[in-house]
Amino acid sequence: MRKLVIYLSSYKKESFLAPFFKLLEVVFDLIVPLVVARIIDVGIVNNDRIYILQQFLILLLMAAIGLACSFTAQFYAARASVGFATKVRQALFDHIQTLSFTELDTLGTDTLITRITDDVNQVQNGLNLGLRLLLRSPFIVIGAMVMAFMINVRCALIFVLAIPILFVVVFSIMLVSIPLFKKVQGHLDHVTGLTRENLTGVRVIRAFSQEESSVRDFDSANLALTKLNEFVGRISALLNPLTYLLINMATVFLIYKAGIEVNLGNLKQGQVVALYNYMAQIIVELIKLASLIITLNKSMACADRVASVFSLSSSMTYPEETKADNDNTDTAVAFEHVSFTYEGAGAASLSDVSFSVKRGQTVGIIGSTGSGKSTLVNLIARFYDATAGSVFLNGKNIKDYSRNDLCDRIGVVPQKSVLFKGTIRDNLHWGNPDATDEELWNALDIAQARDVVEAKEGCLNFDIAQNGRNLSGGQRQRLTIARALVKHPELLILDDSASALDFATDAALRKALHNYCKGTTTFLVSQRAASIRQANLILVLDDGSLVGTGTHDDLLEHCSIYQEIYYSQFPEERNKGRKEANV
Ligand SMILES: Nc1ncnc2c1ncn2[C@@H]1O[C@H](COP(=O)(O)OP(=O)(O)OP(=O)(O)O)[C@@H](O)[C@H]1O
Repeated sequence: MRKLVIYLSSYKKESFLAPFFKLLEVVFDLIVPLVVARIIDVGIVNNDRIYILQQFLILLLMAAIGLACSFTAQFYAARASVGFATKVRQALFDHIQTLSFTELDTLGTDTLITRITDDVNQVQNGLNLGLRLLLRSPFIVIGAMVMAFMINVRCALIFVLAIPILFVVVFSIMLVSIPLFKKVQGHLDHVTGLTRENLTGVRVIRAFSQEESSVRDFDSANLALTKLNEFVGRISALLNPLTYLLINMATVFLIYKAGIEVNLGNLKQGQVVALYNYMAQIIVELIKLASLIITLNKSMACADRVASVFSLSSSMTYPEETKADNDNTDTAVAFEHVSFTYEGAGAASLSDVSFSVKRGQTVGIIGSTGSGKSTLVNLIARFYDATAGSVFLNGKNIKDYSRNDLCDRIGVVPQKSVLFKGTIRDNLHWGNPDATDEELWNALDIAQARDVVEAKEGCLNFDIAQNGRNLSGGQRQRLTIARALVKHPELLILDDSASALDFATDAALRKALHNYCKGTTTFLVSQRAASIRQANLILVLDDGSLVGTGTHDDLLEHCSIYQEIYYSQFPEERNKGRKEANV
């Protein structure tokens, strides 16, 4: 929680005025029973109507001022809590952007969504209530006790006995429920995760008729959350009957004791009413305090979860400026004994990989599913740092590049095409915000996406829906390729990004890339041997190891894994080879 307090610093005035006005309201609340006592003991006993009317007007005035104080306190508390939550949400979002993929993989998207939405809302609620009620309730409890002492010490002693017992009950229940609130948020993460998975994968679920099982999974997660919530709710609900029981017992004892004092002539009837009113105020405030503490506990648990994201820092650091060095080498990318293991994964995804690529070359990367192709190109883009060995870009260790410089040099088209809500032009401008329409069309031409855009209403102004769901898979892929090309990167990485394209378009794309991106070093990850066949260099991966490097012809001669992949896709060529050998 302390980590989050800095975001309240712009709302110091509000954080002071909200409890201040609440305390002013309390002063009036505490005077009311005294005025009522005077109405009974002076006005009614002496049958003085004017006095009663005067006191009644005083009561009305106090109520009006109390109400104004309450509204003002509410206003300032809302301003502080809403402003605070906005700042925390923004800072949390900004902080998440600074985390590396390793931290993002470890935390997971679902919990991050819950933390930035539900958890921050809970903290906002807690702050709002805390600013208004945290001081008010103890102030009223203590104030009412002081007033009771001023009226009659012997009766006030009952208050002194009852209040600590109530505190013990309230706090014992709190102690039990605090850890449970954290558990509730954990379950909420799980339900959010399932919701996301089921909604994003709804087409697959229907295609495989898995509606029933996904509904069953969701129901059971939801039920677990409900049960836990009910359990916590039941524990919290114990508070009211227990506090009421104790307070009512104290009230009965108070009236009994006050009756004796009235008979002895030490107390007037009006004062008994005042004492009773103070006891009632204490009941109300203790119950409010109890539910306030429940809300605050919840908020604290959520604040801890938010703060734990803030306390994570990126395991990846970048220099402010790219270290000055000569860029004269003609080697664009080099791997030296690179190994990589994902955080928490048992086995390495890449083991001792070494190769080098000349500037302007086209490199094909091929291998079976899960062989480490994406992992390899992710290391070039520095999405992850190698766990052993080094990656070099233009002869310089990739860790010596500033973040912006590295980002400017590399254009990545990830395996999963991601587009954002906005026009096609907006999405393409991610590559270069200053690109002219001519440059955008040029990139679209190379990416074989001109037809796609021209067919859409408004062309570059066509509105893409969230996640690009109003485009086909192939259209999305072409637009993401164009987006990377708009950047004119010196290194272009296409991670299986033509998989949804038909063969003719795939071939046209490769030809266009070859013709228009002459100086660009291109990495083409593909499962299709035909897509990488013409590459200057082909890397063959198998279970994280580099088992072949060379041109298509070299590999076809010497690399058994490449032969296996190639001939499985072109069986007629294996037969052709056999026939030639026989002749
Ligand atoms: N974020 C991750 N956390 C843990 N393990 C991962 C992660 N991403 C990939 N892996 C593992 O690393 C290995 C290599 O994965 P990678 O995605 O690089 O393979 P690939 O060759 O690109 O596969 P495909 O052709 O199916 O895309 C796999 O065993 C995979 O399970």
